[in-house]
Amino acid sequence: MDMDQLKRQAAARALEEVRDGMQLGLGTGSTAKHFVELLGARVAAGLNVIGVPTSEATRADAERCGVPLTTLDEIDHLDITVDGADEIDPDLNLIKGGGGALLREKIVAAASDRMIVIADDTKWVPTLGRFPLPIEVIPFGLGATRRAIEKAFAQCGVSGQMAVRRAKDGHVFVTDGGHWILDAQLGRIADPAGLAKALSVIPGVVEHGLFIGLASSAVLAGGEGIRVIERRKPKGD
Ligand SMILES: O=C(CO)[C@H](O)[C@H](O)COP(=O)(O)O
Repeated sequence: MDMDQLKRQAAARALEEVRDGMQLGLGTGSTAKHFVELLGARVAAGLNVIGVPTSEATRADAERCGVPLTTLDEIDHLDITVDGADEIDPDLNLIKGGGGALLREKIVAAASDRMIVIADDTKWVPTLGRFPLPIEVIPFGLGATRRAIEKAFAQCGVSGQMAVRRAKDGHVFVTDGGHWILDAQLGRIADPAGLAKALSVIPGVVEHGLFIGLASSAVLAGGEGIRVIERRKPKGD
């Protein structure tokens, strides 16, 4: 079975958790796109749900698939967010942002009662850090922000190359919020919660791709079937 089929299987398993009347966060990326497509088919068959997209790309997908949309200004909470991830560790801490939507993804996940992460099982890692950590930054004063990030890395016992993300055409990648992304090749993040805290207080850092204590469960699809892993600690811990 190819990777795309595995992603679709994980999305289909998450869809089983969706009930009529739910308010849903809609993630970004190739796996989340499968979820939006499958959800659209259920909506066409009569399911009544409403979604908040985590990116302009997902908004376009949801509109194409006929999923009704709203915003976090119009509703006060979400029942479930279903989103992909770039890495998932055994505590269900995540690296996200490979698709550049980490800021809206984190806002939407934090507003949700539950976050279900869907992925093929190559995303499961013993320790986060093999995937470059995305850090969304304001372009103004980038040199100062970079130096502060490097200092935070040193304090947290990590180091590695950091580069401004570029789009395929070579131009700087600009997020939906108009910001830039630094991708940091850290290799191994021994204390993701500590690093998340250290990055969050740096002026110029808008958000980072460490999702700590946000995921409630992970649905991992692999050659041997689907594994659902529930988070042991309560949300937010
Ligand atoms: O965080 C993300 C986008 O910002 C995605 O969820 C993450 O990159 C996984 O994407 P894919 O499902 O395509 O592997």
